[in-house]
Amino acid sequence: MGYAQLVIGPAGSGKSTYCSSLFRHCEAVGRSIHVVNLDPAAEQFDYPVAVDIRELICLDDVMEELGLGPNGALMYCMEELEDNMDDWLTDELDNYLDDDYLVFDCPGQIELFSHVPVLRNFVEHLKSKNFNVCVVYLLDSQFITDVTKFISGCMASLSAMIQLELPHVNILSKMDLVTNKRDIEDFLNPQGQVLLSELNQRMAPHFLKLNKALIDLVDQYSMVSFVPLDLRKESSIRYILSQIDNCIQYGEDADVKVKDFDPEDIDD
Ligand SMILES: Nc1nc2c(ncn2[C@@H]2O[C@H](COP(=O)(O)OP(=O)(O)OP(=O)(O)O)[C@@H](O)[C@H]2O)c(=O)[nH]1
Ligand SMILES: [Mg+2]
Repeated sequence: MGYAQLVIGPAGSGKSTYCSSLFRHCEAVGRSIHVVNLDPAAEQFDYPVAVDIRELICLDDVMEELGLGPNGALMYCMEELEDNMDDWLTDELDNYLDDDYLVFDCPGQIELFSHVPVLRNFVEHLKSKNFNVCVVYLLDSQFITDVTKFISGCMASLSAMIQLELPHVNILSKMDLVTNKRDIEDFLNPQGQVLLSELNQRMAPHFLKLNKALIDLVDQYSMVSFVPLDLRKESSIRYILSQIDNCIQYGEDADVKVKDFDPEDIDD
């Protein structure tokens, strides 16, 4: 059994920074993780890149050779990844052993996790290779300045949940930049009634019914809640990692192994 985090979220939400902080944290506590770059447009990395999509295909080449713009070229690259799952990707993943833990740093184009099938097929491939996969969805706390933006962030996260059908951990990133924590508290454990009255105040009266339906979706079904991430604090990274490990049953298998381990079995 392998373990994997699929790190997604809008452009600039802090995915690559999260991956490198997670890598450093794990290194410090003596835990092994491997970060995979799935962004064909990425140029710089603060983490050692275990597998790199740019070895398969590079964005600049596609833009130049096919005359595509950056977003079209990215979609082309991701389709190329999809077409090469059974050869290139399988070969790369074969380098990782049963218990390995991979973290996939994805591009930020929202269509990748809202409606095109590439990531969904990628996830199916990982599952077929016996990986337990979890989505880590990052939303930039800087954009959550009012209820309308929060709802829009929730809907994007929800579309990823529905599209990918995986255990899902939502993170509110860049908490070090939030000066007044009160502003954000409402959104960490959203209270339906509070959000609804704020939303109604902001929107024209003919949206009342829609507002109620949206808030019901977020509130009643508890589908969307966010965990704050402050990269300055080791405890914050540790907490988030424990939540994710829980989702993919990472520690549980290890426990079984420890329990099953019988020192008498070693013959030397
Ligand atoms: N202050 C602060 N800045 C951050 C944090 N995380 C990321 N940033 C900054 O936000 C910008 C975007 O961060 P990235 O990690 O590149 O974001 P990304 O989601 O990988 O971006 P794309 O791959 O382009 O979609 C960079 O300038 C980072 O330095 C954080 O926790 N705190
Ligand atoms: Mg990135």
